[in-house]
Amino acid sequence: MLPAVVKLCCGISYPHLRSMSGLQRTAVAVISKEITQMKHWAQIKHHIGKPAEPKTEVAVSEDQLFYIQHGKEALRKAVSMLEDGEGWKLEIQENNGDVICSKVIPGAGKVFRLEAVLEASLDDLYDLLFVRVENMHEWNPSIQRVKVLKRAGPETIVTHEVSAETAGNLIGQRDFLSVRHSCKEKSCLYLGGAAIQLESFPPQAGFVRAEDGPTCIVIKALDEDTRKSSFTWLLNMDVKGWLPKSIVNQGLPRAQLDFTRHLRKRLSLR
Ligand SMILES: CC(C)CCC[C@@H](C)[C@H]1CC[C@H]2[C@@H]3CC=C4C[C@@H](O)CC[C@]4(C)[C@H]3CC[C@]12C
Repeated sequence: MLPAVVKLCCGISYPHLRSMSGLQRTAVAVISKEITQMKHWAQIKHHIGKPAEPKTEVAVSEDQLFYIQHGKEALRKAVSMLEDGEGWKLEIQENNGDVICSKVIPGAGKVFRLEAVLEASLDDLYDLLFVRVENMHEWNPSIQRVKVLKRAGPETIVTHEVSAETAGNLIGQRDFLSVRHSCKEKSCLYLGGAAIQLESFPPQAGFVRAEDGPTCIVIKALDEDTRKSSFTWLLNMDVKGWLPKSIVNQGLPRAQLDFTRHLRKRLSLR
């Protein structure tokens, strides 16, 4: 716009400029220099300001959006596996009421569903299982380490997890790289997850990297006053490595019972 206006002005003023003399000519020269400088500044501002900001913003949010989408999708798939109540086979029934069932789901293989009732509120469980996920090894000897590698908003994290050498000792130590997504509603909490691959975090020498399929924990408040919650955990894990199926199918529900036992113990300490 500015150059066009300048050109127009020049055109109109050309005959007058030719007949100008002395001071008038100097004044016109100064004004035209000012205009050129203004144009120059506008270009610099445009360069350092606008284009740089959107570029970095887009790069960050695209990356985060990918994890959020991946986590949401995993949670959605896992919850839909739980929603189909048909065809579950009883595996273990504990005296304390904990029940584990299994089901073979096309595409996912054998998955395990643990159902338990915990003496805890949604907030307590959200805090222990999501907010302070890195402290899990302090109360759960099956876990050697959980490290949050990335945060994509308040609900989604990328974690590296290492099980303890003694955990599920039938199966042996594993490490996991997962996206974990949480969704907290008034009386229900969903924790979903699935394995992901990161170039910056390839499988490490000496570790067998297991993969969490779409998996989730659904926690429902049973009673606000007594702080009781129902705890449903869909374990959908490919433990990788060379192991007979019978060993894996014994080890996984065992690991679920151990996890729940340690969680109860931690909750009783409050
Ligand atoms: C059987 C062998 C191979 C593994 C035994 C340990 C298993 C049961 C451990 C290792 C890492 C653990 C996970 C680490 C992190 C989270 C995220 C949290 O928000 C819910 C629990 C959850 C999903 C844990 C569930 C139990 C877990 C999968």
